[in-house]
Parts: sequence; structure tokens; C-alpha cells
Amino acid sequence: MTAALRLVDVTVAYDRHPAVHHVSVEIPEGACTAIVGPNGAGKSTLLKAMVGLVRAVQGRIEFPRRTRAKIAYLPQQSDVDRTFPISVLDMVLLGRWHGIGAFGAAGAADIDGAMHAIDAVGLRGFEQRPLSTLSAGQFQRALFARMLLQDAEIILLDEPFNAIDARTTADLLALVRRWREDRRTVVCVLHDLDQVRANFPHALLMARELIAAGPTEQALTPANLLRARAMAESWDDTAGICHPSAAA
Ligand SMILES: Nc1ncnc2c1ncn2[C@@H]1O[C@H](COP(=O)(O)OP(=O)(O)OP(=O)(O)O)[C@@H](O)[C@H]1O
Repeated sequence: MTAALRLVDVTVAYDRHPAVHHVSVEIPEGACTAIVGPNGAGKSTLLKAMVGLVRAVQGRIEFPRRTRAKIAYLPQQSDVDRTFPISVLDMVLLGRWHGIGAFGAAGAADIDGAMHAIDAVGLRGFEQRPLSTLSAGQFQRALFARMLLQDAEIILLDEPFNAIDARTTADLLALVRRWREDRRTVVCVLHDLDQVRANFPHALLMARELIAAGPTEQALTPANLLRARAMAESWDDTAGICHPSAAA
């Protein structure tokens, strides 16, 4: 297995309280990996560390095949400002931000690409609609269109189907399958274990520490899931970071 991402002894803390503790794991390249675990298990924090939004206080995150991979990141809906005064088309065009730049204008190819992406997520006809007028499902479709345009090698999704209707979920899962066929690396935080088993061949089970990682059926055994739950019940939110080397 080639690793797209390698986490080496990664600890991430908020106010010195670890949310992710000593995690070492490899994310396989060109595959779909789900991150699962109880509430507060550090799943979102782990994803944010991968994209560089939070800093590891210990350990490191490596991209073995390149110095800096092209990453697309979809935060939880609750972290996204939906009142931003911008049309669907302009928001999708932000996926080409790196090519267009802060003061550049989108060219015909960019607009064509954006229209294709909008079409692919089932939002044809919504191009000029202000984002604020979209339903939660339509908004999530628009965010997926932006990621399609971004054309990233590594795609990180944080609970993308939370509070999204079944039809939209099915359509967006089809896009995830397309990324999988394209051999892109997808890492997705999910709560629905049936959805994980049906769509994600690899899984990573978190309970602030890594409980298990590997092929989904081997990682998400009843014993591992029970262990994760038991750890969640005994968390001490005031615990500090342990420094194994200092303790030795
Ligand atoms: N910005 C922050 N400041 C302080 N503490 C935070 C912050 N973000 C997360 N935490 C804490 O870090 C821990 C892990 O949170 P995180 O959101 O990563 O977990 P999660 O597994 O994604 O949870 P959920 O399934 O509920 O979304 C929790 O105790 C949370 O309260």
C-alpha cells in the first residue's frame, strides 16, 4: 500500500488538553477511508490537522509522494458561513482560486468547468442563485461542485451527509464513488456505520487515540467499537498531554 498521508505520533491539543493523542497511521493513496468514532473522539480535529487548520503539538504529518499535495477540504456545515453574499456560480469558481488568484478574472474555461460541475451535482439552473437562498442539501451540492472544480488529489470531508436528505446523500455518494474510480484519496468523517461499510473500504476508528485502522470489516469489529465507546465514557477533558519521552 502506498500512503497518501502519513501521521507519525500526532497529538493535537486545545488549551493543552489533547483532542487527538499520539496517533500514528497511514492513509492509503487512491482509496476511500472513513474516520469513525464516538462524539468528541477527535475525528474533526484529525481532519483539520491533515489540512493544516490546526497544528500538531507533537508528531508530524507527511505527504510521502509529494512535498505538498493538492487538498480539498469540506468542513462540517455548521462551520460554513451560508450568508456570504455570493452566487452559486461564483462560489463554485472559488474552486479555481489557485489558478485565478485574488485579482484575476475567471476565463471561459473556468466558467465552463464550473457549469459542468454545477450540472454534475444536479444544480443546473441555480447558477445565479444567491447561496443564502439554498436549502441545506442544495448548499452541500454546491460545495461538492466547488470540490469537483478544485480537482484535488486528496479530498477531506467532515460529516458531509449530516442533516442531508436521502436523495442528496445518494447523489453525493455517487460522486464519492467517482472520485474512488479516479483513484483519488478520499478521507471522510462519518457516523453512519452502514454507509461506511457500503462505501468505504478502509476505516480508521478514533477515540482520541487510534483504536484501529485497516480494511473496514477488520477495523470496525464489535470488540473495537465497544472499546472506543468505553474509552469515550471514561474521558477526562481536563487531562494534559502525556510526553512519553519525558516520562521515561
Ligand atoms: N476549537 C476548539 N476549542 C476547544 N476545544 C475544542 C475545539 N474543537 C474541538 N474541541 C474539543 O476537542 C475534542 C474533540 O473534538 P472533535 O470535534 O475533533 O471531535 P469529533 O470526533 O469530530 O466529534 P463529533 O462527532 O461530536 O463531531 C472535544 O472534546 C471538543 O470539545
